[in-house]
Amino acid sequence: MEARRQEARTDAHDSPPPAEPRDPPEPARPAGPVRTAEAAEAAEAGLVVRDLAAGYGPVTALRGVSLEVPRGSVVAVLGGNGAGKSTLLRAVSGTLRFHRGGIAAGEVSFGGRRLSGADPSAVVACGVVQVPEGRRIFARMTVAENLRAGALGARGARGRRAAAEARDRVLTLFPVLAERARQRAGLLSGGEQQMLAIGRALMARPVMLLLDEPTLGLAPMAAARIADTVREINAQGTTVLLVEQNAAMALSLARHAYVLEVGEVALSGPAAELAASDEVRRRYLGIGDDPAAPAGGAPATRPALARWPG
Ligand SMILES: Nc1ncnc2c1ncn2[C@@H]1O[C@H](COP(=O)(O)OP(=O)(O)OP(=O)(O)O)[C@@H](O)[C@H]1O
Repeated sequence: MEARRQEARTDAHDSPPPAEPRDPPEPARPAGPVRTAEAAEAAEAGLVVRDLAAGYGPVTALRGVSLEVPRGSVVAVLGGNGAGKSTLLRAVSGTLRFHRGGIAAGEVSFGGRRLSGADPSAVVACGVVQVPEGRRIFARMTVAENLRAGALGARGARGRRAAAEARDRVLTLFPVLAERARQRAGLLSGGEQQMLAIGRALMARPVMLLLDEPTLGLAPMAAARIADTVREINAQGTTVLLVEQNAAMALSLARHAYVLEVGEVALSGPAAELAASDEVRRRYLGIGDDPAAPAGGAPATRPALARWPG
C-alpha cells in the first residue's frame, strides 16, 4: 500500500498519473495565514530558499544555499556538472526523497507557504511545477495523453473548461504538438519532446515553472526555440526558475542569476551585470584572454555557446 502511495506521489514529475483526478491536497506543513507585513512580503516574494542544506546519504550536495525568485520574474541558476543545480530543484519540488535524498537544514517557501517537507503533489497544488532534466515524457503514450496527464493534480478549480484553456495555451505555444497529437511521444525529436515536457507542465496551470536544463542536448535552433518559449511563458505571467549550464542563454533570459559551485552560491546578481562580468565571462561563458584556452575548466563546447543569439 505504501509503495502504491509513493508511486502516486511521484506522478507529478516522474511517472504516469493515476487514472482519476484528485482534489489537490494541502501542503504537508503549510504556513499559517498571512498576518504580518513580513508574511505579506514573503507572499509577494514568490519562491524563497533560506540556508538550504541537502544531499543524498553521506553526499552533501547543497550547503547553506539562499535565493529568491520574485513573482513574475525569470531567475537563472548556473553552474557546472555536480554543482547542485538539480538537487536544488528537487528540494523545491519535493522530489528529492525519490532520489534517496533529503533536506538537512533550511527552508523553502512559495508565496509565504512552506514547501520544505511537502510531497510533490502538494507542491504542484501550490502552483509550482517542475520540468525535470531529461524531459521524462511518457514515451509510450501519445502526445495528447501526455498533455492530459499534466492536467491531473492542477491547482484550483479543474474540469473540462480549465483543461481546454490550458491545452489551447500549450497548442498555441507549440503548434507541432497539435499536429502530432496521436503520435507516440517517444517518436518525437529531442526538441519536440522538450516542448511536450514543458507543455505537460503548463497543463497543470503553474504559477511557477522549475526548468531543469531545458536545452540540454538540443541543436542550436531547437535550443533557441525553447529559449523563445521560456520568454513567452514568462511574458504571459508565469514565474520561472531556470537551471542551465548554457550560461549565455540563461543570462539572456533572466533578470537575476545565481552561480552554484560545489553546492554553494559562489556569485549572484542581476543577470546583465553577471553577463558583463569578466570573471563570469571567463569562467562560465568560456570567453578568456586566450579564446583557445577558456579558464575554469569550461568544457570545449562553451566557446560556441557564447555566440548564443540575443
Ligand atoms: N541520487 C543521487 N545519489 C547520490 N548522489 C547524488 C545523486 N544525485 C546527485 N548526486 C550528487 O550530488 C551532487 C550534486 O548533483 P546535482 O545533480 O544536483 O548537480 P547538477 O549541478 O545538477 O549537475 P549536472 O549539471 O551534471 O546535472 C553531485 O556530487 C552528485 O554526484
